[in-house]
Amino acid sequence: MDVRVTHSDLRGTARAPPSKSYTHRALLAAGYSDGATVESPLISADTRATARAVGAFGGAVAPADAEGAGADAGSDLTDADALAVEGFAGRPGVPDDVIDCANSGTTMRLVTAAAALADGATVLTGDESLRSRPQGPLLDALGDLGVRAESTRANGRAPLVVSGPLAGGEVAIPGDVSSQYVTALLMAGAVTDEGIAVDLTTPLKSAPYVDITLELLADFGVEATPLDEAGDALDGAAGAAGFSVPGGQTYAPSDGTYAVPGDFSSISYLLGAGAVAAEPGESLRIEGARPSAQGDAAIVEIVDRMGASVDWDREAGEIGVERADLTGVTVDVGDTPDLLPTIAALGAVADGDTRIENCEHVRYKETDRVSAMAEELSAMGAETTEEPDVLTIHGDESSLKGATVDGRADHRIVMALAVAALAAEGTTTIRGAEHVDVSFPGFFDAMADLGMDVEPDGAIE
Ligand SMILES: O=C(O)C1=C[C@@H](OP(=O)(O)O)[C@@H](O)[C@H](O)C1
Ligand SMILES: C=C(OP(=O)(O)O)C(=O)O
Repeated sequence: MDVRVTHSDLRGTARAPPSKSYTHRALLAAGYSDGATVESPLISADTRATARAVGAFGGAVAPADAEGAGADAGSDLTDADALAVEGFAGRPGVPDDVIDCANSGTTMRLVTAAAALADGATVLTGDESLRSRPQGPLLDALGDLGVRAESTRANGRAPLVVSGPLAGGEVAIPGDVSSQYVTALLMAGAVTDEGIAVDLTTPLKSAPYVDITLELLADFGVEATPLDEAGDALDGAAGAAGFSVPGGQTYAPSDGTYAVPGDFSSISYLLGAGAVAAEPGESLRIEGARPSAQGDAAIVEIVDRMGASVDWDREAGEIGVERADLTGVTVDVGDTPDLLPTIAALGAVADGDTRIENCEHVRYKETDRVSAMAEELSAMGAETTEEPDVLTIHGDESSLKGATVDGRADHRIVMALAVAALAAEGTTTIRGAEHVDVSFPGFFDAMADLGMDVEPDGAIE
């Protein structure tokens, strides 16, 4: 469905939704355990897909206050302050049915490696977007580890068939397609007999997402180590030449619970909206912004560098942002691919060039987000230059005009275009607004509460 967003001023306080990346990992880690409670989870279309997979392997996910979790509870989870996860104790069962990962790349990658542990075949599929995304390097790595892992169409894309069991071993994989392959191998490797040693054949992109994994694994009592060229331990995933995870480990969070922090990719839209549309002289406030391993917290520094006045109280987890005349900046998104749509939208409002570098891997997401932002912002009157690895927005707020734009069935494109629409002259119609359900289901409600003039063209889920 479409929404119509009209140039408006914002005021007040918004709360960041819980982190999608941490929620996926926490649900699966709880699945690998004997059972655990996940507090303040993100319940969205993508995390429901991971909950369904935990159910398919013989675990169960249900609101913590509900009686009798059903094995397929993941499909109809609605809001809950906490989820009770029954685990499958490190040994996924063979699913009764195909696992539908819907739109979620994280689910497909993490669940493919989990499926390799089962003593039988698992079939994974997803929506049209997910069935176009690259899975080949992970399938090859699992194949090298002795698992049958195939694309049904032999094109490195889902549907996938994976038949375990996986004992562990040493494997090489590229680091420049998706960090999710490494996360998947580390999470599954911990419960193999032999453990897994991962050797990166190219430098790792999106490295902070592996740091999120390492942080969460440590919180579940699981050890995994980034390694340098010489095989010595590093502090974090940045610059790692490989990783090692010993086998035979047990997932168990201390006191049986794990609490999910707020989501900085989602915060980027709230912060961006404040930077371009907060009522002059007022500060827009964002709660739920406690520091964690999320690389996307870089949005605070980027918005500040563009000229907005930003104040982050890390201990309170609160950010205040005031609107300003923004200027273009150069940003390397090698570590922070999900910020590209937000930065591009801000670049269209800023004065001068915003150069978004090192962005080739941003083309492998729900859609090719480099082209999508270049084309949709152009439709709103912005000048853009697209190169394989660089997107430049030649910004000029006065040239941004309301238009009909396509959210490309991609949650981040929809939300970034909504930020641009706030600053554009007139009204912008955004197609496919319902896709925010993937990571920030209450996005348009939160924006309307802040004063965004937004009219749904039909009900927003
Ligand atoms: O592991 C994760 O939670 C994610 C890793 C990143 O993907 P890539 O590693 O494929 O770049 C990111 O874009 C995605 O939204 C979430
Ligand atoms: C790319 C994303 O997620 P995933 O890879 O899980 O589909 C995203 O949320 O922007």
